[in-house]
Amino acid sequence: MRVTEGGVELEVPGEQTEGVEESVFYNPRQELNRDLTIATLRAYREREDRAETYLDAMTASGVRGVRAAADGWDVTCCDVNEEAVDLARTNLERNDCEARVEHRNVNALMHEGVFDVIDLDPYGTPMPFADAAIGNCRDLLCVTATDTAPMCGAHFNSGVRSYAAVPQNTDYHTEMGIRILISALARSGARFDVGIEPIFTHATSHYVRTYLELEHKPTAADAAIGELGYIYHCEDCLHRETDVGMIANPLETCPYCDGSRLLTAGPVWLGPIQDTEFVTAVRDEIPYTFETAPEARELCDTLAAELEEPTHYDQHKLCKNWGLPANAMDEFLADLQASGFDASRAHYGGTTFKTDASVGEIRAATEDNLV
Ligand SMILES: C[S@@+](CC[C@H](N)C(=O)[O-])C[C@H]1O[C@@H](n2cnc3c(N)ncnc32)[C@H](O)[C@@H]1O
Ligand SMILES: [Zn+2]
Repeated sequence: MRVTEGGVELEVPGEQTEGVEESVFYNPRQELNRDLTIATLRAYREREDRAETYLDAMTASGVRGVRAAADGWDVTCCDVNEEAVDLARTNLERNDCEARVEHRNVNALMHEGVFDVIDLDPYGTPMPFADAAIGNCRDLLCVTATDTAPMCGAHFNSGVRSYAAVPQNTDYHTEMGIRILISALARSGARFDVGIEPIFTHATSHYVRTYLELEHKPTAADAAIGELGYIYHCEDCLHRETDVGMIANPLETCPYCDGSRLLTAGPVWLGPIQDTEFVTAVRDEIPYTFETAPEARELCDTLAAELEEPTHYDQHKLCKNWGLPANAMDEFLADLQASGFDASRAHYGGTTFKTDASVGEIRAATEDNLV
């Protein structure tokens, strides 16, 4: 079947069933991810004009490589699957795009040479590729992780194995996934004296995507390790607090409800997950010709306004816990702000928000209007 995406045309084996394309080599549900990747590459090149080479490390149909090559990047596409490699070659030709195409295990390829930008887009966890990628990427590492259940703590042992950290299943599970993933990448980087700085990160229920700017310097690696720490979370009242450092000091009882059902997660990344100015630049690089433009732009707007707090709340879950009805989000956030707290919506869902207020402070600031 034939697919058009971001101005390029692809041939992918598979069929359209009820209007939905189905192919092992092309996932239409990842179009938002790819549109944002192209916008990020554009914004990044505006900022760092030395960035030229792009490795589409797991190319499948070649779609990322084709789109990047059409944008002027010096592209290498790689896949371990022979059929994928043939398909990528065909799709590059179809669009008159030039790129190197490698039929390799990309870990071996990455150890042989340096790329300015590396894009890891595997099935499941990216961690088996993290060391080779961080050691051999000069500027920007783009990472997708689709193993949301392990990262969020829902498949606990798998999460511990992949990320060498303790994830916990909380009401902010997708953000737990983001912070577990970035923590593991920061620790991979540190082994090579490379510091990471997340400049753009987003999550959906199906995957996490983060873009890390790398700095090859021991002090930068130290700075990244300095952003790691622990989250202590009360399962009864949803109170949470964080502690920077590599040694955990778990709470024994909850300071808000006195309960003892406390979870400790970590080491997680507690630092910023966006560079707000960069997110705005990405937004401005999304043309309306991209199929997902309205959604992608709205996502960037929400991300740019999202507070830097390490966890978010879900208004409906808090209100349910308090036995009170939820009111409109704007009114709820306005009440928090009127009480002197910072508050913003969050991109994790329509009822999610961030604030510097504690659970007790949130309730005191909002409950008069929860009727
Ligand atoms: C999720 S797909 C990639 C999708 C593609 N990037 C896109 O945007 O449509 C994952 C691809 O990784 C490839 N892959 C898995 N292990 C690999 C390895 N060690 N080296 C290179 N490619 C690998 C698979 O063959 C598969 O084509
Ligand atoms: Zn509590």
